[in-house]
Amino acid sequence: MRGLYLVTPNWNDTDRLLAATEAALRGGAAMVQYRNKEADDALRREQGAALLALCRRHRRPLVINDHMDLCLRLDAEGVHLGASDLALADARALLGPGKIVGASCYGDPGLAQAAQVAGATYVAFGGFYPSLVKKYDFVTPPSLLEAARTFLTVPIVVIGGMTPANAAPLVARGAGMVAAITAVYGDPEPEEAARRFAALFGVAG
Ligand SMILES: Cc1ncc(COP(=O)(O)OP(=O)(O)O)c(N)n1
Ligand SMILES: Cc1ncsc1CCOP(=O)(O)O
Ligand SMILES: [Mg+2]
Repeated sequence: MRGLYLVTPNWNDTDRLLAATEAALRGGAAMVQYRNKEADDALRREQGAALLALCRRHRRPLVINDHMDLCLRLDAEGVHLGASDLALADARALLGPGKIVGASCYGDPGLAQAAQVAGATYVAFGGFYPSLVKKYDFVTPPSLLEAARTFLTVPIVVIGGMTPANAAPLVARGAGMVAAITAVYGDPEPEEAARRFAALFGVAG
């Protein structure tokens, strides 16, 4: 688990979503999360299935945000869960040992420790920087990463306002993956945007 972790925007135009996601995969995105907070059930199923087919063609894992039911229905590679979602231990029990269970830990090392014990595949910290997508009361300080690395064995994902420039010091401090929405989907050339993130990890897209 290393590289750009692409998270999808709230786009209801599936063709547009697929085109930009495919461009970012060509640019070297390592993993994709389907996150559309505005879709209804039918659209979520349609977009989830289409993204899974796309990711399989590119041999990249697809993780579903929030919706365990959709993950099970599609047999996607895993789920990402936050504090108000399904409990991590329940998710691990439902999915079994082979699937990805990602955990939001905000700026809280205690949550990360508990997530690791509950069977999380990776822990995500953030938001680190101002985001156009999500507002947070608490800004995660980069110094948290050094502290977290002392007890974490699972990979660390960083999220929130990521750009290749501001993510670089977080990668230097131990982040294994950088999760981004706007810096890729908001760029007129998502392939090039993804390539700039991939370069942080020495990956050529
Ligand atoms: C990689 C990654 N990190 C954090 C989040 C945020 O999850 P959550 O706190 O559950 O908030 P929503 O994304 O559901 O609004 C994430 N999705 N992915
Ligand atoms: C889902 C989520 N969780 C914390 S920040 C964030 C949004 C990330 O989007 P962007 O990369 O555009 O800031
Ligand atoms: Mg959530």
